[in-house]
Amino acid sequence: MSIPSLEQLQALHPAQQPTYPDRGAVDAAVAKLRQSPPLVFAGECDELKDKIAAVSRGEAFLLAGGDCAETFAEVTADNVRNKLRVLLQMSVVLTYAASVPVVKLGRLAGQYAKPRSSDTETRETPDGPVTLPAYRGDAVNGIEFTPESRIPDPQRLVDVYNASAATLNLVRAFVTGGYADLRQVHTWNNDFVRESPYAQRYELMAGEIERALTFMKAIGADPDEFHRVDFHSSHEALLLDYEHAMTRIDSRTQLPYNVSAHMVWIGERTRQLDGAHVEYFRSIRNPIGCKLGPTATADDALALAARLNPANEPGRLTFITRFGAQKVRDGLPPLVEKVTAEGVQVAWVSDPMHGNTFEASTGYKTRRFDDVLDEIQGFFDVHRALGTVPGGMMVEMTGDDVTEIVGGGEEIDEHGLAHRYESVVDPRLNRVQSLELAFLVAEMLRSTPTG
Ligand SMILES: O=C[C@H](O)[C@H](O)COP(=O)(O)O
Ligand SMILES: C=C(OP(=O)(O)O)C(=O)O
Repeated sequence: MSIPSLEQLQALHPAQQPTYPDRGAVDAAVAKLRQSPPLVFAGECDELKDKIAAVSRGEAFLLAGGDCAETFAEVTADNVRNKLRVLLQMSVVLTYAASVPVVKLGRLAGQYAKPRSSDTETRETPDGPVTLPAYRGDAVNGIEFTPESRIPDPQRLVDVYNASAATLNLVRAFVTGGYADLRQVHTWNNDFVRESPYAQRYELMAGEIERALTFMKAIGADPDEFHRVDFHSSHEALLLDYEHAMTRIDSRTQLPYNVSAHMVWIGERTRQLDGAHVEYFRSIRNPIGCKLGPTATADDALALAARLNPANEPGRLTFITRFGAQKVRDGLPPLVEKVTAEGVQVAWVSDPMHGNTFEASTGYKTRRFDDVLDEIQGFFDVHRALGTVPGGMMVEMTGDDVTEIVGGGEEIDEHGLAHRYESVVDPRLNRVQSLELAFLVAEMLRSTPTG
């Protein structure tokens, strides 16, 4: 199918778009992006689609992770490496402890735009309350609470492209250039909080892996997979000016692909069946995700699948469910049951973050580690009961020792959040919490084989 024009999409009044003061400046940014080289290749997107098809059959587990919102300031070698390192560690834990291949997907190199509950933000100042446009991610405006900073600036769309290119370039270098070599399994644990029992547990596991690698090498088996990993990028394709400008026709197949990421997903707030986002996503050939929250019905899921994946192609569509720990056990089964009964091909992935956010007594937006864990457990329980496949998880995490989520082995409490709260929108698992989660999910995977 052909790509709808940007004007056609705009005529559908897409939700969650910035109100730019100067449309001419947006058109200039879009024109510049249309000339820019692709960040990913269509063939890589197809490879990821095949891997997600394996996930939906229970032959692999999808681990998606990264920041809630990337920022331009954090495009540094240390920051990208730290994030990648934890994802690699989580992946090794899941693979080794549960004997399942892991498909690795970063929420990175493009995750710069955020949907918001409110268009405005009000803060108390010495002169009384001040209301300004909400921060919508670095792709749109600045986090500083000043009128100038909060004006949407289309030049930021070009900055997203440049920041994504730099990040992806570094990630590609890390994953193919030796950093992701399994023989580095110990090195990834360097400078970890040594007292953490999960870092110690990881260290023991790394020792076992190293012995296994030495044995394999001794018997002459040293496959390429030990030295490099496949890693893919993803983000919420929210800003249609940017996503449309980054859509190209693949020279091999003459089909349209979004070349800003391997996988893109539709958020909970923009998945209206007749909306502009669904219309855009229908036209691209990448593997795509669609969030489903507690208001989604089984009929919504079926209608979305029919529209987004009319050919019922395996690996094309992933439903990323985010019900919240309290609702997942009641809310998810009707969807999975009906979608499965209709023979719809879909990979089911749990987002245990977005249904579990609350404001702490200290004013910080946070989540409880136990709720995150409980939602994933609920997700596994539902699939186990229905005989379907719990295909993976998507988490908001960082490689740094931030304090944004309460609980976990470090027992961060609501007062501890102030120690190092750095997220610009939603709270993320820190390094120790991410590793802890990986060990706990590996146990769930072991007791609920995906296949
Ligand atoms: O990450 C998801 C959303 O962008 C976020 O939860 C919305 O947050 P808000 O309710 O503070 O706008
Ligand atoms: C905004 C997000 O989630 P949701 O659309 O599920 O709220 C997100 O994953 O960044």
